[in-house]
Amino acid sequence: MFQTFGPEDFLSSRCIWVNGPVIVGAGPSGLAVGAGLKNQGVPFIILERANCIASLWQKKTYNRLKLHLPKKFCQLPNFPFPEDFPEYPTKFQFISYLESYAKHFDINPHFNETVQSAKYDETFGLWRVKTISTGGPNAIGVEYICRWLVVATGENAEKVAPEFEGLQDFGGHVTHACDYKSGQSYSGERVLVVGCGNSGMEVSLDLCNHNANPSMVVRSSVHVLPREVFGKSTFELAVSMMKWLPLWLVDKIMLILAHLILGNTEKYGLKRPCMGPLELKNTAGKTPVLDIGALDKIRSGEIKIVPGIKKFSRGRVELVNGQTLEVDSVILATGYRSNVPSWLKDDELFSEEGIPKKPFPNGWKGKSGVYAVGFTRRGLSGASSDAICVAHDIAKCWKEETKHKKTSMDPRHRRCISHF
Ligand SMILES: Cc1cc2nc3c(=O)[nH]c(=O)nc-3n(C[C@H](O)[C@H](O)[C@H](O)COP(=O)(O)OP(=O)(O)OC[C@H]3O[C@@H](n4cnc5c(N)ncnc54)[C@H](O)[C@@H]3O)c2cc1C
Ligand SMILES: NC(=O)C1=CN([C@@H]2O[C@H](COP(=O)(O)OP(=O)(O)OC[C@H]3O[C@@H](n4cnc5c(N)ncnc54)[C@H](OP(=O)(O)O)[C@@H]3O)[C@@H](O)[C@H]2O)C=CC1
Ligand SMILES: O=C(O)C(=O)Cc1c[nH]c2ccccc12
Repeated sequence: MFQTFGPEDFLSSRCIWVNGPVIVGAGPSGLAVGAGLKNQGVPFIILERANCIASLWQKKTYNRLKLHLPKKFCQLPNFPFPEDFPEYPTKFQFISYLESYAKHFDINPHFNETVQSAKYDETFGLWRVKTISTGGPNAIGVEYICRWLVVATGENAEKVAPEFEGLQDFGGHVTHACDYKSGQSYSGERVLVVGCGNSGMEVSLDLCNHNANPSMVVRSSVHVLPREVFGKSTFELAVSMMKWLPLWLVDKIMLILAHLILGNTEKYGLKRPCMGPLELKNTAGKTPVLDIGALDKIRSGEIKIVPGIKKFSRGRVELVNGQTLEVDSVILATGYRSNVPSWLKDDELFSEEGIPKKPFPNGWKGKSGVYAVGFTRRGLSGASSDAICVAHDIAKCWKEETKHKKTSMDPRHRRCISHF
């Protein structure tokens, strides 16, 4: 059962009433909702565990990263990219755009505040959001009370680092792709890159460009598509075709084009999944690789493809086919996961994996004033689409309830101390 709370809880010095929604996360999704609310005159606060906006982009990505979808699919609502941005902006350009976005809409998140729990109190019809400060020497807890809660913590909130037998005895440097900046410090090393998603492919490519020797683990299968087909973005082409053709047919066409342009990638050890690339993205959330040069390095043998890992030992890895490799370092490009189940007390909107149960475009709204933004498995364009719906819906309710409150003084509003 939900724990209830009385007036004494609201009166505690760490309890803050928010007149409007609390948004959790100051990434592109949280900023886009904030911008939409600003435009409609709705007050809100954003709570962010890091000390900056867009921490995924600022702190957990490598230097050579560029957006791999054309810019028109990556800009947030109501504020276009600068005209001089290239078709595929660099991560530094994207971060600078997000900084301008926050400035333009005058969005000022509360930094270094990690949300530890959020619970709905049915008696009062309010959300109770507890945070812990992460910046200073002392951990200070604050509790926010609000009518609406926007979950914008992302599909990539925590790294996935699987356990491997013997890894503790390996002795070399082991890191996750989220801590990899460049291949410079790996020059001359034999590096095992575990995972062949976009991170594994691009880290392997970057390692080659810094004279390291990567071996990339492909334990199952992967769809590799060219980033462009005859000079036009593959993604854009797929989006255009989806307007007229069923998904399975677009997938078939994608695979024929990929075969024409890239050849048979299976002969390099890159087995293709049975399901088509878009269907797999939609059903399992597995993003196809959009190739920006790794495939050439695989063809030339500069990136070696190896099968799954059996176990590690000192300076070595044993693979499932019995082969043993000597390696100096390991980079886990094994992906990310949502952290929503660790803090949101909800069994309606989100699944156990921390993504909305209802598929796109119906996963943005829950009961009791909870919303999800940026969990559509559709990257930045999905985040924008959610953000527009959420900001509009909250503004509508906020205006109605604020008007109503002025006349009726709902008891739940009277019980709280307003700090805003
Ligand atoms: C390497 C990489 C490249 C990508 N490239 C593209 C691309 O080119 N195009 C595209 O469309 N998509 C891309 N994506 C997908 C990416 O998820 C989106 O671009 C975008 O960052 C999603 O925004 P978001 O705000 O939903 O999540 P995030 O950017 O992850 O932001 C969530 C924020 O919530 C904060 N947070 C998490 N938990 C808490 C908590 N408990 N309390 C307080 N704050 C919390 C985090 O610190 C973070 O700042 C890429 C992803 C990765 C990992
Ligand atoms: N330029 C860009 O825009 C970039 C975008 N991204 C995006 O970021 C998101 C995350 O991508 P990414 O970090 O690549 O994560 P992904 O989840 O896409 O890929 C994880 C990879 O790790 C493998 N893996 C997981 N566990 C193990 C294990 N125990 N042993 C061996 N292999 C394992 C998976 O294999 P299996 O399939 O068998 O489970 C898969 O190949 C994606 O949406 C991606 O598109 C990432 C980098 C660059
Ligand atoms: O790069 C990512 O993580 C994305 O989610 C972008 C994206 C959304 N839909 C896609 C379909 C194919 C390739 C990339 C994406």
